[in-house]
Amino acid sequence: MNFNRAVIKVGSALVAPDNKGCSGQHLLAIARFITECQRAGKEIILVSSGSVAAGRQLIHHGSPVPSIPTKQAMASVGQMQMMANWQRFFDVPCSQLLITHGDLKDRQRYINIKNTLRILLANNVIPVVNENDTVATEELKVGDNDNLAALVALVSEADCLFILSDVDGVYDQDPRNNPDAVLIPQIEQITEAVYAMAGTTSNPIATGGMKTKIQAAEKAVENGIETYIVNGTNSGVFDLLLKGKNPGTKFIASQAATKARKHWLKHTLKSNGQVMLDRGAVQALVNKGASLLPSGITSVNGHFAAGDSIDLVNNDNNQVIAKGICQYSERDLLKIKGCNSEQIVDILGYCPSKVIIHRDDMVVL
Ligand SMILES: Nc1ncnc2c1ncn2[C@@H]1O[C@H](COP(=O)(O)OP(=O)(O)O)[C@@H](O)[C@H]1O
Ligand SMILES: N[C@@H](CCC(=O)OP(=O)(O)O)C(=O)O
Repeated sequence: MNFNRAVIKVGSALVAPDNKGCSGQHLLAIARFITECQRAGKEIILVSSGSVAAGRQLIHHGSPVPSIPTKQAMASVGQMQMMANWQRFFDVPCSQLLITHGDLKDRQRYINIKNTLRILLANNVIPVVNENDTVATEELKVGDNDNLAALVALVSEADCLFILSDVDGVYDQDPRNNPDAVLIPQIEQITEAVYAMAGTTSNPIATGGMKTKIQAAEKAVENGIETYIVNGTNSGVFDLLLKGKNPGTKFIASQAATKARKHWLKHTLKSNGQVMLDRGAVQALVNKGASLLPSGITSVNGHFAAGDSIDLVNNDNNQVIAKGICQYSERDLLKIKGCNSEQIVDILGYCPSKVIIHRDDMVVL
């Protein structure tokens, strides 16, 4: 398996098949796959749908298409069932992250999510992400967990995305209505023609169908994240994946994930400020691959919030030596510049991060 960190998205039909609430029928093989990946030193984040499906029978609803608040109530009760269902297949702990599009768009919350995921993975916990359906009305919604999984792959800096569904991959037409549909094993470029093949879903508990999976694949491969759509109802699929084979549809990433990310940091992100660094900090960043600590900062310029990108400037010659996503606002940095990381909490009253810019969020120019 040619990846280090993967996001695995599991569709509702796998978590709660046949409209009968949560089941272990398909999760056992998925959990075994995750455990094997972890044994091989890979890091895994789960994006799991199924809270609405899991809670469907626990909330009274007259119509086959429940109202939004009814679905939100189903999700609320179903989420507990779903998490308990996942946890019973793992010896390592699972953790729950409920997030919305609004959270991912807000820079401060974005780095909070990123920091939390980083620590969970370092502690061998399996993060299980779902949309926060209670608060996610239209303007806050990602809307479907396929696109949410792609955004989670981005924020977690994954290099692979697996979308597990109840279909073998992308067909040239919806296989449910067309017995002659042909499976497409590899997609190198996501064009209009690829979208034209994709239909929606006929499953009342699912969202999106193949179209949202292709949207997710497009977001991922653009950022160097290789993407697979495979059939999670077939346990043989996981044996093939573990052997590095493609049992479904593979979307080719145009470049490596780290390269795409460095490119994004360097060229796309606009810097909103700068910090000046002493000689020791410049050495640590350039020669030792270190994260930036507050002790090496001599002064702070510009107006920026936590989560903004800033330039790192060598005090000796005024040269910009690096760029990165700052964990603190300019106001906070002015108070903690030059101090030791251990003093941050005493000075600010809180310490969201001991480093000012994490190495993974920095590009040395
Ligand atoms: N071109 C296509 N290739 C494969 N599946 C398709 C295609 N167009 C539509 N679909 C439908 O998409 C469904 C999977 O999407 P969905 O029901 O939303 O699954 P999930 O719950 O896993 O997200 C399949 O069961 C299939 O009927
Ligand atoms: N948050 C919802 C996600 C719905 C959804 O996107 O479902 P799916 O199409 O099966 O991935 C739930 O957990 O039911």
